Amino acid sequence: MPLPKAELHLHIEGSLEPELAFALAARNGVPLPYASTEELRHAYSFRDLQSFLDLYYALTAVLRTEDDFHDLADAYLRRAAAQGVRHAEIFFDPQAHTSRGVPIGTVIEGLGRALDQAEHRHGVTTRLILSFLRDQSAESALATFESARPHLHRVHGVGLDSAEVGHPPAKFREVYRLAAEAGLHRVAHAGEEGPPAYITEALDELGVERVDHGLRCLEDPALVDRLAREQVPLTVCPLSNVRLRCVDTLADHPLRRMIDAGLLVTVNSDDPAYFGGYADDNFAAVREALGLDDETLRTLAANSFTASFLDEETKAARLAEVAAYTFAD
Ligand code: HPA
Ligand SMILES: [Zn+2]
Repeated sequence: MPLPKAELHLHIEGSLEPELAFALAARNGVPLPYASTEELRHAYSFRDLQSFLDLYYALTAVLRTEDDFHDLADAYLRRAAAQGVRHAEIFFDPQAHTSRGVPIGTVIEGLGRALDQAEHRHGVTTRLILSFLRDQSAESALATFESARPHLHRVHGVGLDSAEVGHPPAKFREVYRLAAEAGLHRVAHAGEEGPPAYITEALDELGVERVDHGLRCLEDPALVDRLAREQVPLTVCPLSNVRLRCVDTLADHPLRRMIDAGLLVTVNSDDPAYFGGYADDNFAAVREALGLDDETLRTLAANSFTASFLDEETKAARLAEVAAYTFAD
């Protein structure tokens, strides 16, 4: 049995495996510019975040109906459960779908139906985080939020993703203010490709409770001190960082330095269908590449529940499971 963990940084569209992409393309009569799943997998070689996002958005074309979104989320939850994930906080990008004419209700209700069944079917509790595309306008984010209002009972938080450089967090101050007013949690991608100043801005201007990625905080010792002091969770995604060339190799990954600096780091998969692994694959990869011992892995798993938006009672129960876990030799 894998180490129990929470996954806090997962884009549901990034869990679209080539086999499901082809099945949905056939179901919906959507042409794909690839002859086979092997040919599609060959396209998974990225120079940077943008080259990945181009393919990620192109493949969303196969997602059209409520059932498609349901099937996508159910497939992710099944795989996650097999990797020890007991709780998943799942990003979705409504603008990637509404821009293609798919109503936001189709997206949220389809995902929501899979999430409703997740605890019973897969033993995984869930939260849904609506993410704004930062390379689109502040007005588009506001319109997206307004159109989501009838479905907000299914949404626990808001996030910010897509191309980071040139799109500082402060651009989204107003929509984050409205989200806070609606009682939603707030997180944002910052410091993946963007500068450490974006991390500070996300904290101070958007009021985020967690920072997604946050790697580049290491360039600013005063910021590291602050993140450590305030125990701001950072949702680190090791395999993603290598595939998107934020770090050269896994052996160069700063995860251990981040732990040693007293940061509340968690390990996550980001876009597992594209980056070569789900949650436990990321744990195994850093254990191997960085020589992490069992107690460090246990700390990372405990951090994932501590940093989650679970209620305190469930959080305590999951932390007890982590503490009682016996590692196989
Ligand atoms: O890793 C990512 N970074 C930014 N935006 C994203 N959207 C999906 N994955 C990512
Ligand atoms: Zn991400």
